[in-house]
Amino acid sequence: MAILHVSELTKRFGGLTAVDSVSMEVREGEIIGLIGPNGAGKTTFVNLLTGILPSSEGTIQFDGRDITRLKPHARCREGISRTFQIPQPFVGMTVEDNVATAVLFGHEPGCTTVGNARRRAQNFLESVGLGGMEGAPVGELTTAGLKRLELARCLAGNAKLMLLDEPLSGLNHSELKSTLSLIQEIRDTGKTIIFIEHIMPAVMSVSDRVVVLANGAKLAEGTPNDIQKNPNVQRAYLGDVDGTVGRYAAARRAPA
Ligand SMILES: Nc1ncnc2c1ncn2[C@@H]1O[C@H](COP(=O)(O)OP(=O)(O)OP(=O)(O)O)[C@@H](O)[C@H]1O
Repeated sequence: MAILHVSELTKRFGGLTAVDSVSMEVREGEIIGLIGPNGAGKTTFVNLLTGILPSSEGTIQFDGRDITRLKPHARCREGISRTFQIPQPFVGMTVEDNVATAVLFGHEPGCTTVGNARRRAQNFLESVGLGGMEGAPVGELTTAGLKRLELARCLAGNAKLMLLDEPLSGLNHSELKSTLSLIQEIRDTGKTIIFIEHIMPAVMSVSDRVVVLANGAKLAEGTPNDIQKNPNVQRAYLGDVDGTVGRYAAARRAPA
């Protein structure tokens, strides 16, 4: 069953169309890899889904409801949460209180007091591998720790759909492997995940389907295997082998 149905979603910034009539469906429990060259419109697309940016055109249906005009906090309460490419913790707070805040805001069932929100936060921290760090100030976390904290806060919002913006950037090889396993474990608990990432082997290894954006528009959609063989996708990233370059690459080519 589709939990997310996006129809002809468009975002214009003045004369620039950052997201250009993108339509897609996401089924419950899927991991969707959202890829595309720099500037393709991936983050803008996620910002439209969360409501941080209003769309210029198009509709978004989530869990059977039209949420196109809902504010970000209302979409969060509906079960859409996200992580940020550059982690955005509350810097003056402990690791546990960062997550407890999300527990309270997300109306986790049975968590109406600070005390039980903290206890629930401990469970989320445990589940992302940050058990034992509850009392630490967030400033003590490494990059990998901050990325895991983002995941814990995302989970704590009572999320059904998690939008992960480059959760692997800045991680070393072993951190990357363990974070990928964690993302799969999270999906196995019933969450639906849209996952923006530039590290291709990682996206291809965990995604059920991959959606490719280029110049704001949807260029391709399919299984990881199909996408890797798709000549239009290869051209969008690399240009043509005869020396001419793809539309995207041409636009980005440095002037002579
Ligand atoms: N607030 C904004 N105002 C004007 N232009 C914007 C704004 N946000 C994004 N853009 C432009 O929209 C286009 C898409 O940007 P976006 O950040 O969504 O791409 P992306 O695919 O996420 O790129 P990256 O992989 O580099 O993060 C870019 O040309 C960008 O400069």
